[in-house]
Amino acid sequence: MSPDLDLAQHKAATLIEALPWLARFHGSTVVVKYGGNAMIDAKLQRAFAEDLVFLRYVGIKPVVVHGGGPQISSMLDRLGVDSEFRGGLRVTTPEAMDVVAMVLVGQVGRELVGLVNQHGPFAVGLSGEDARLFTAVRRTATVDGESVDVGQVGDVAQVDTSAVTDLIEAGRIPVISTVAPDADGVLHNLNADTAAAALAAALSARKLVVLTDVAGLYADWPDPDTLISQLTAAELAELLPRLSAGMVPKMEACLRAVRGGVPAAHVVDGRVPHSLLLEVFTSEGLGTMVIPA
Ligand SMILES: Nc1ncnc2c1ncn2[C@@H]1O[C@H](COP(=O)(O)OP(=O)(O)O)[C@@H](O)[C@H]1O
Ligand SMILES: CC(=O)N[C@@H](CCC(=O)OP(=O)(O)O)C(=O)O
Repeated sequence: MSPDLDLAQHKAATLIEALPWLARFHGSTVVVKYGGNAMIDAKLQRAFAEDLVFLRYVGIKPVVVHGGGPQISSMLDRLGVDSEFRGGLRVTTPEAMDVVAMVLVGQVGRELVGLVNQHGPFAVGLSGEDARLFTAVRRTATVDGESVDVGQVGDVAQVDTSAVTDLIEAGRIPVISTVAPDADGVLHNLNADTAAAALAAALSARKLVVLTDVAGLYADWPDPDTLISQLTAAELAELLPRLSAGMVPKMEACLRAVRGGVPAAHVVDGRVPHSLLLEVFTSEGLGTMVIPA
């Protein structure tokens, strides 16, 4: 075979490998938590936007919930507003809340919407306030087994999916920023992993895919030989108390999604270009998968 034909055969094999996954996931909703390096590096950002558009064209319905912790921290620094994390959650004063909302809704969400829409009129940005998508309830953080007040930080008390399903039905890709009012209308800062999990469960999504800046969940971090490729919700629940800060909201989110009826939650490496496509369309999968049992 000539080298050209060889290459063509290789390309065909790659496309054909996707066939069973295309058949399985056609028409399904996939909630993607966008965060980590995939969100900071320009090349990875463009690759992520391409993946979303690819999914949309093959009949999968992506919904994006984005993070932005590093961008919020850098704006708080520039504005001279103090901020610290406790138990993986940002202590959010009313002053910090203004900055969180400004950065997530006005900057990070807009940038992703712009990147996706270079490919067509797909992405529409929403925040938790829009059409009552999320109602927050104030929560505390857990530090050394104690409950600690972290200000205007919320958990998701209620989800009204109608704005998201309207957009999906219109062929759009919802891009969601995670600030939300409580029952009294006071705006709260939601951890994006937590919000993605609540939304995946409320939408009865087929998958939750969480992009981060590490290959997946390590049983014994940072020992590279302890990457976990698959675990059940019960195994994860047992491991959770031993995990350190950054991974806690992420793995709690996977557990919440799976216990909420989502058949699989994945933590994948956002440093790998096209990690979302590779997760959905290849047999090996990527990172760590949490399944119900
Ligand atoms: N058991 C673990 N497995 C993997 N990563 C871990 C673990 N424990 C702590 N980490 C840290 O958690 C980080 C991911 O959390 P975080 O930085 O909050 O992610 P993101 O910005 O994607 O939301 C990893 O880069 C790693 O440094
Ligand atoms: C309560 C809380 O900590 N909220 C997060 C919201 C953004 C987020 O979750 O961003 P990442 O996914 O990039 O970490 C924050 O203020 O940083």
